[in-house]
Amino acid sequence: MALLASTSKLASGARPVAASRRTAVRVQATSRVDRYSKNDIIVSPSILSADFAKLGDEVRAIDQAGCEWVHIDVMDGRFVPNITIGPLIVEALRPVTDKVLDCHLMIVEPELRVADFAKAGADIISVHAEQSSTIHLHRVVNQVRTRAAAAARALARAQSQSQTQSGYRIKDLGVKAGVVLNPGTPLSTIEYVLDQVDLVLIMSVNPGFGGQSFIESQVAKIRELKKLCLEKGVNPWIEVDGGVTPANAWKVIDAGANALVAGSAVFKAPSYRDAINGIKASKKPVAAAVA
Ligand SMILES: O=C(CO)[C@H](O)[C@H](O)COP(=O)(O)O
Ligand SMILES: [Co+2]
Repeated sequence: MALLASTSKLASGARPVAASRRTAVRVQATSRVDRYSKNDIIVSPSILSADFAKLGDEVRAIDQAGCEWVHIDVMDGRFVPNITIGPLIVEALRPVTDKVLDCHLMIVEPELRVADFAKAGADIISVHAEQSSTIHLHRVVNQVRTRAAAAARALARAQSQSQTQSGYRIKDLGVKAGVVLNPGTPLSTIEYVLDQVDLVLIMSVNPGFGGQSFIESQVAKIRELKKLCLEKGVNPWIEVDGGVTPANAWKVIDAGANALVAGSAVFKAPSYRDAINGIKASKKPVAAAVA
């Protein structure tokens, strides 16, 4: 870990984007995502349920409460009915946390935005598989992977030329590519990109809003996905998003998921730490003894 962006400008009220442009940022040898083992359970709180009036504080709070990733729901009012976050917010949050910024793009034509999110500091960029989002799924997935490869080459060049000093900026090193399936979209849609992605995100609600109820039928889809990955000899992260709580997380963990998004279950809980730990430790309830 070489250089670290100053966050003091944030506290003094200066614009964080401008501040981070002037300052060298952390240059990493590997992706932030690679710090984590796929044998562990990752919790990625969705900031959609955070208090947007104090977003930086909310992200610091979940970071300190022990989350591994920060889930950022990007909605354009076209692919889904809601409009939320763009790359400027991702860029503003980048100096606030060193945790993985897990960007879920619920937008039309994500291919036009991948570069912006990568530049803003996203660690994972996940795009929807449905054709109402992108016509060229394979192409956009590879667009994300190409950025990662280009950034790795740039880092190698920078290191050989001792350019990792102030002013040299590599933010998109090791961007991981994810693909997302809506509850009604079959697994077969991603069969031919499964060997190209680092992460598959199974939606357990219809996308667009936080606080919805978990759709039980998606547990079987996660189990089927895990089986397909084993058959194909690939091992992407299996992430689940929507209605996940400490009470039901065990179902998706048991089915093979290792990254769990939780919005309302974390941000509406009295203790973020207890909610995150509760999701990780979620267990099937023991059946009550019959007298
Ligand atoms: O992508 C999403 C909605 O489209 C959100 O990530 C998801 O809904 C998380 O919120 P909650 O845990 O409250 O369901
Ligand atoms: Co999401």
